[in-house]
Amino acid sequence: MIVKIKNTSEHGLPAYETPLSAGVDLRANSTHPITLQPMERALVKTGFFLEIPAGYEAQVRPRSGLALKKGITVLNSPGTIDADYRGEIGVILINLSNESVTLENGERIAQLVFAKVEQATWEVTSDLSETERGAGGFGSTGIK
Ligand SMILES: O=c1ccn([C@H]2C[C@H](O)[C@@H](COP(=O)(O)OP(=O)(O)OP(=O)(O)O)O2)c(=O)[nH]1
Repeated sequence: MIVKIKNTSEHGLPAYETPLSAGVDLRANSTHPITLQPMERALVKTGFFLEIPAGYEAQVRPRSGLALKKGITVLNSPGTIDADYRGEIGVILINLSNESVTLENGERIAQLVFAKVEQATWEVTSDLSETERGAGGFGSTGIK
């Protein structure tokens, strides 16, 4: 899939780190280090602008290493980048640890995964089909 990208960052293009990686890592593009106190959140800019083909979205997802080692995650995970969005890709990070965490310029803070999406056309009805599950949810099948 070809995706047009405008790179205003001081870093290279996001790259797939292994041949079958699902996501490309996004780097913080900031003139100064960003320090997040416990439970503090921030919008971190990337310097990238995309033109995603119709029928696709991009999802901003956390990096597991950053989550495990530093307690940093993507607050609105997965963030949704719409195909018609032409603004700068931003990453909303939150520090869920008990310590302040500093992220350096160029640090890999999240990953971007492209996915196909469908738009729904509503068919309004008062009569939905019956299923075995019915209205059961939220743990209705038990926890073990
Ligand atoms: O993590 C994110 C989430 C969103 N966006 C950008 C791209 C997306 O297309 C746009 C709008 O996102 P969303 O629909 O989640 O935000 P909203 O709060 O519903 O705002 P809007 O009213 O602008 O749709 O913001 C990002 O850069 N990073």
